[in-house]
Amino acid sequence: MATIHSFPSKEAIAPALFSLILDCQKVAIERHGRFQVAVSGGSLPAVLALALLEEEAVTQILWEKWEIFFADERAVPLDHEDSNYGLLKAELLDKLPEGTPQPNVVPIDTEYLDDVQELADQYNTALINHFAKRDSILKPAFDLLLLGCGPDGHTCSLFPNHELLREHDAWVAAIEDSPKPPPKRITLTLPVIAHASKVAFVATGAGKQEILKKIFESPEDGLPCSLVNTALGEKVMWFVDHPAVEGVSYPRRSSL
Ligand SMILES: O=C1O[C@H](COP(=O)(O)O)[C@@H](O)[C@H](O)[C@H]1O
Repeated sequence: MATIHSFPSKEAIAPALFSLILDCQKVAIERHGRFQVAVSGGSLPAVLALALLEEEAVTQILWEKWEIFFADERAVPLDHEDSNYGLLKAELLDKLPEGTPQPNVVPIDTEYLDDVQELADQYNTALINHFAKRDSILKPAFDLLLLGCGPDGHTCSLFPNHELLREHDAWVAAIEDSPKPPPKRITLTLPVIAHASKVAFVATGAGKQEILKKIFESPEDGLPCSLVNTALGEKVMWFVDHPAVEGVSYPRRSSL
């Protein structure tokens, strides 16, 4: 069963999220010498920055061992205001103190922006190069997925009732009709998400309250976030602030 960890504010979420990240980093590096993470866009990078730009974090995070992928990405140039890469760069990567070893960040190949299927295929190839070729595995196993949850219950670019929820084969899929703009995107698929070692969702603000009620109280409706909870059970941790879960009938913890 997924767990909800609720804190008074975004700022109060940060130390708990940092602690989880540190644990996952340790396990991953001991296991295979690197830390392979995928991150969402939206409101997630700002909270991630609160967790990872603290002085304590800067000394304990082994950035040179990190490989950062995108859980979903919009088919736009990397410096476009809609780019999830651009957002992570602005919120976090550009703010790392001078001299910090750089993580290996894997953005989309913008040469293929005009053909979103090719863009997804190229990102798939990037995953093959970073996971399958090195570990001889059949599916990428991220050490940690850091995901957001949209007000409609979408996560990555997997939207409610969309046919991509039934994608069984591709690791990375193209979407050309995203209900949230921009319409053209790529996304990790449910089988890859379900293969991760750990998933951390971050959802904050009263605007997420209604959808969190649906996700946790009516999992049978199959909202994308509920599907992740169901597929991964206790490997899924939700980091939320109190306003986001007020009135949600589900056990909560106030620490890790
Ligand atoms: O479009 C997207 O939205 C979701 C949710 O964003 P949020 O601002 O409500 O947190 C995000 O997780 C995803 O990466 C992004 O492409």
